[in-house]
Amino acid sequence: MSKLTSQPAWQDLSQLAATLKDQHMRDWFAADPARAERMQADAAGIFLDYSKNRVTDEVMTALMALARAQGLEAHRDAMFGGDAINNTENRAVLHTALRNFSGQPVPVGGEDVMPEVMATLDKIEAFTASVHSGEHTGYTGKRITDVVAIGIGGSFLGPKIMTEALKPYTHDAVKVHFVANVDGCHIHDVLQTLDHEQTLVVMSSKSFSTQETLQNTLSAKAWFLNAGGSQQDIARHFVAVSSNISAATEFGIAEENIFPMWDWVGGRYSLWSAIGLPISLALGFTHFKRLLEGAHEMDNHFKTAPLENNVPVIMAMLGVWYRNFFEAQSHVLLPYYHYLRGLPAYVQQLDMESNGKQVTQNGDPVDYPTGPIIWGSEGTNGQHSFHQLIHQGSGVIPADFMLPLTVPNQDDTHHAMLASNCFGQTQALMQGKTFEECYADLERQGLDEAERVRLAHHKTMPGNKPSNTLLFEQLDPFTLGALVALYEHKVFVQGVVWQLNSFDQWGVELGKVLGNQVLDGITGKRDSSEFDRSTEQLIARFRQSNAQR
Ligand SMILES: O=P(O)(O)OC[C@H]1O[C@H](O)[C@H](O)[C@@H](O)[C@@H]1O
Repeated sequence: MSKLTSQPAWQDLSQLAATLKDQHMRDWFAADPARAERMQADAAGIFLDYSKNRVTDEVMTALMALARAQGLEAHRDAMFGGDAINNTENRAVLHTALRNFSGQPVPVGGEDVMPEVMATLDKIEAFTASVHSGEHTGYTGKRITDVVAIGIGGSFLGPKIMTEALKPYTHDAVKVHFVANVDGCHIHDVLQTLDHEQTLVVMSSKSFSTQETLQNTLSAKAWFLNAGGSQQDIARHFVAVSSNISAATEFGIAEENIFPMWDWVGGRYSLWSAIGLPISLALGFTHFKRLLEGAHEMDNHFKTAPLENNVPVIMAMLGVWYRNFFEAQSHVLLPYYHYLRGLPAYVQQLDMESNGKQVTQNGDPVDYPTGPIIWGSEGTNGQHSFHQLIHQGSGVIPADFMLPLTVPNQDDTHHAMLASNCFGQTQALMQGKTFEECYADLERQGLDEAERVRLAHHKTMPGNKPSNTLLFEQLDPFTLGALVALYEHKVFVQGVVWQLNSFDQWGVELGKVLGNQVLDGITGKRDSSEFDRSTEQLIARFRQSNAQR
């Protein structure tokens, strides 16, 4: 038995789960009119209603006891304090320092990182202003009108999805295009619409060694040179964000055009660093800073609120409840806001790259399920497709519904329908529809007894399906910052409970290494017989088809 599964609170939760499995939330709501008012919390402008979960007060108490027993508060303080909690890479985990406006120092290895964080923010601000004002021009003196942001993983998803989510705040000086995939269609589609004299390329790679990003940047460089730019003009058109300054300069990026980041910023937490430069270029620095301020407000809440009222902690522990005691394999995110449609993909990287682990920090195999599959898409679209499985599938899929109460340029009719669908879905999931209710409907329709019984079985919805509802006034930059930080801390808490190192990603690293080796096989630099037979034959087929072209 591991430390986690032998905790008294774990044993309590196990027993509670067994008892509660036959109880229905519908009955809890009927018996307890104060349930909804009690099971809610607020943080940084985000309201959480978690009353539609299969929990009682006793369960919540045991969940918080489990979090405490696993040392959550000490781990949280160690993260904020700059301890090297990423113990396989011996690194601090300090994305919170990137949005630290408290004026307090944050030491790493005895040195305060805040001066360089603030200096980099100043550099982002000044560069954004000079591009927007037209002071920074292309090599022919024309204004920069388009930015191509090249990166992948955390160096792409954060900037792209935040920019998309904040569309109503877009600055009209430049249009930002994102390119991630090494599939050449992407970069070629983007570049073919652009004028090289007015295009700025922002190449974002923390390691400066990611194949996709290096290749896409080389293609952009070739495009620029072929279109008439010269080698020395590159300095006006290419900037990089990286923690590997020497590799970036070697690649040909002028040192003054490199925005630094640091090894204590994990890729999936990097949008708050200079990796967020495309966000600043797309929206203006003021909005970028508000995004950081919203995240900082959530950090303060996470640091100081009692666990019982702590929104990230509540959401994390509910996730643990379903993953470990209800065999939930996945967790669905359902933003009811078109511009927020990318959030599930963002949280997918954040959560699955962090907690997709099978050993504890000490290297011992876990004897309990860890990170769930994260998925989802915008409402209401999913209601007409995959929600079926959430309503009537055989497993439990906890859901996070989220909705801005007001939207810019509001069309009241559309927004009321959007909200009604969001709330209606959570209600349907919770209540379900009983066999008797379905039978009565069919009786009213005049069906005979046998048909009523036959069809009622199919129409019955068990309900008792858990969901959280997150509401906020508007999805402005501050609120979005808070929302993303909320999920970061949720994932952190779960990692602590499951005793994982949530900050490395060796599985992903292996993919990078093998991809490069196979490329050598394809290009003939490595003998294909070094690979397994399956891979060898795939390479052979690829080489054969391409040799014939
Ligand atoms: O920024 P880069 O070094 O190019 O890395 C880009 C991405 O690479 C890997 O796949 C990591 O798992 C991600 O966390 C990272 O964001």
